[in-house]
Amino acid sequence: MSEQPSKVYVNGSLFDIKVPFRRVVLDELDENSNNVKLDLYDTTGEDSPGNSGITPLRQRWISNRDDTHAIDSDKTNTGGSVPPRVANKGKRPTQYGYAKSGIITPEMEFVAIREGVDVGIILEELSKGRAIIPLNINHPEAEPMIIGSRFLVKVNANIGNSSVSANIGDEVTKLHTAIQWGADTVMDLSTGADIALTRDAILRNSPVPIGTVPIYETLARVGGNPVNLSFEAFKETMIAQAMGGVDYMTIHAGLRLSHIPLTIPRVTGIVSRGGSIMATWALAHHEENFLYSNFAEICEIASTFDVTISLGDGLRPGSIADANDQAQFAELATLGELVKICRAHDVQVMVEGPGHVPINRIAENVQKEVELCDEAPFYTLGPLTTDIAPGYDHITSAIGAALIASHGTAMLCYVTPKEHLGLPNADDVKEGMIAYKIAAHAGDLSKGHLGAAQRDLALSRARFDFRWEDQFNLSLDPQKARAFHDEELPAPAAKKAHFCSMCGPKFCSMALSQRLKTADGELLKDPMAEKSAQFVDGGAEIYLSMPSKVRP
Ligand SMILES: C[C@H]1O[C@@H](n2cnc3c(N)ncnc32)[C@H](O)[C@@H]1O
Ligand SMILES: Cc1ncc(COP(=O)(O)O)c(N)n1
Ligand code: MET
Ligand code: SF4
Ligand SMILES: [Zn+2]
Repeated sequence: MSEQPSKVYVNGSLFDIKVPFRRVVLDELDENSNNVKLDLYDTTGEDSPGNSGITPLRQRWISNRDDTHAIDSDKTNTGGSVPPRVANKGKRPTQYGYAKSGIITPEMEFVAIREGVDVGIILEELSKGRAIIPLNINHPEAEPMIIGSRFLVKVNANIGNSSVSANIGDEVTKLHTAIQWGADTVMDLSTGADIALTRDAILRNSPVPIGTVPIYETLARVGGNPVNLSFEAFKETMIAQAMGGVDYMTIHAGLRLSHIPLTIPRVTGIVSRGGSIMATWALAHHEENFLYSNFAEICEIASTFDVTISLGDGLRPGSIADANDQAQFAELATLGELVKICRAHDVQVMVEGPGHVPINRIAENVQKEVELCDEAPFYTLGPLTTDIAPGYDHITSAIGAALIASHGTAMLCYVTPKEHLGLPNADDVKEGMIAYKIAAHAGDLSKGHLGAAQRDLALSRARFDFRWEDQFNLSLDPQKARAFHDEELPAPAAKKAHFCSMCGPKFCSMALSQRLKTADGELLKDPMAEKSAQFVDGGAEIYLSMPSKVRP
C-alpha cells in the first residue's frame, strides 16, 4: 500500500537549521528491497498554519549577527504587529554584503541544502550578483530561497485586493493557495482598502518572501492622483513597508522622462501600472522620474533592512505588436545602470521583464538583459505569446515562460486565467500556479537540472509499470490526476490494472510493449536502466548541460 507524501527535514551541518522537503515514498523497490524515495522541494511552510501568524524561524539568526537592533515600535508606522529592526549605524546587513565578505550565513546553508548544491556555489553566485536571497530582517517567518539562473527556476504568484473587492481573509486564503501549489514568492499588489493591514496579515503568515510595489500604496496615500506624488511620500511608504518586513520591492526607476515619447507609436501604450503612474507624474511636472533621480537614497534605505530591489519594467510591451521596441530596450539599458548603483550599496537586485512577446522574439530579451544588466537575475511576467486568448492567458503565457526559463530567466511571475479580465480569486491562483510550475519545470529540464530529470524519470517509470498511486503522488496535481483516472475506472482493482480507460485492455500500447520486453529481455534492453545510469554518471553536478548563449 503506497504512503501519502509527508514532510521531512534535513539538518544543517554548519548551523542549527532544518530544511523541509516533501517525501514521496514509491511502491517501486530498490535493489535492497527498500521502497524508493524522492524528496521534493517544498514551499508550504509549517503544517496546518491557520492565519494567526507563523514561527519566526530566522529571529535568532538575525539577532545573533549583532549588526541590527530592534526599535521602539511606537515610533513607527508599519501597521505591523512586531517591533521592527534596523541596521546598526554604518552596517548593511544584506546577504549580498555578507557574501562579498566571504561570510556564510544560515540563510546560505539553508538554500544550499534546498537546492542540493555546495554552499560554495551559493556564495559565489551571490557575491557576483548572479543570484539573490530576498529576505528582509523584519520578515523572520520566511524560509530562505535563492533566485538565480544556476538554481531551480522559481515562480512568483501575484495576489492582493483592488478597489472593487477587498477582504483580508480572502488574501490570506490566496497566499495559502499559492504556497500549497508551490509559489516560491508572493507579491501583494493590493490597491484597494486596508493596504497596510492586508500586507501585515500576509507577511505574518507567509513562509515565502513577499514582494510589493510601494508606489501603489504611495498613490493611495496621496489620494489617487499621480500628479500629487512626491519622493517624500514614496520614502515614507517604502520605510514603513520595509519595517513591516517586505522582502522585495518593485521600483519603476528605469522609466526616464526622455523615454516617454518612444511609446507614442505603440499599439497599447504603457501597460505597467507603476510605469503609467510615473510617466503621468513626470509629464505633468516635466521633471525626471523621482525614483530615478533619488535612486541612491532608495538604495540606502533598502540596504538598512536587506530589502531586495526588483527593477520594474515600466515600459514592457503590452501587446505582440509592441514587443522588443525602442522604448522597452531604452528602459532596459537604464535598468543596467541602476543595477550598478544597487551593487555599490550592497543591495540585492533583480530585473523585471516582459510582458507580451511572440516566441521568435523571446531569446533576444534574455540576451539583452544578461548583457545590459551584468547577469542580475531576470524576473519576467510570462511572456504572453499571443493576444487572442483572454480567459486562457495562463496558457498563452506559460508557453512563453517555459521558453524564457530555458534561456536562463531565474523567476517567472505567473499570469492567471483572469488576466486582462478581472481580479483573480483563489481558484484562478491555483490555475496560474499549476501552469507556471509546468513552465518552470520544463525550463529546469531543458537546462539539464539533475533533480528535475530524476522526478520525470520516476514518473515515467511509474507510468510504464502501471504503478498508478506512484504516478499520482509524483504529479504536480495528484488530486486531479487521481480524479481523472477514477472518472471511468473508480474500482480499487483498476489501480492494479495494466491499462486505463483511454485505450482499454486490448489496445494498451504500454501493456503490449511491456510484455514484449519481459518476453525477450535480450531483444529490448531496459532503456530506463540506461537512462538512470546516465544521470548518475552526471555526478554531483546539478546541470548536465547549460544553454551556451546564457552561460559561456
Ligand atoms: C503586473 C501584473 O500584476 C498582476 N496584478 C496586478 N494586480 C494584481 C492583483 N491585485 N492580484 C493579482 N494579480 C495582480 C497582473 O497580472 C498584472 O499584469
Ligand atoms: C514580473 C513583474 N511583476 C510585477 C510587476 C509590477 O507590475 P506593474 O509594472 O504593472 O506595476 C512587474 N512590473 N513585473
Ligand atoms: N496585462 C498587462 C501587462 O501585460 C498589465 C495590466 S494590469 C496592470 O503588463
Ligand atoms: S487589467 Fe483591467 S484595469 Fe488593469 S490595465 Fe488592463 S484593463 Fe486596465
Ligand atoms: Zn497584458
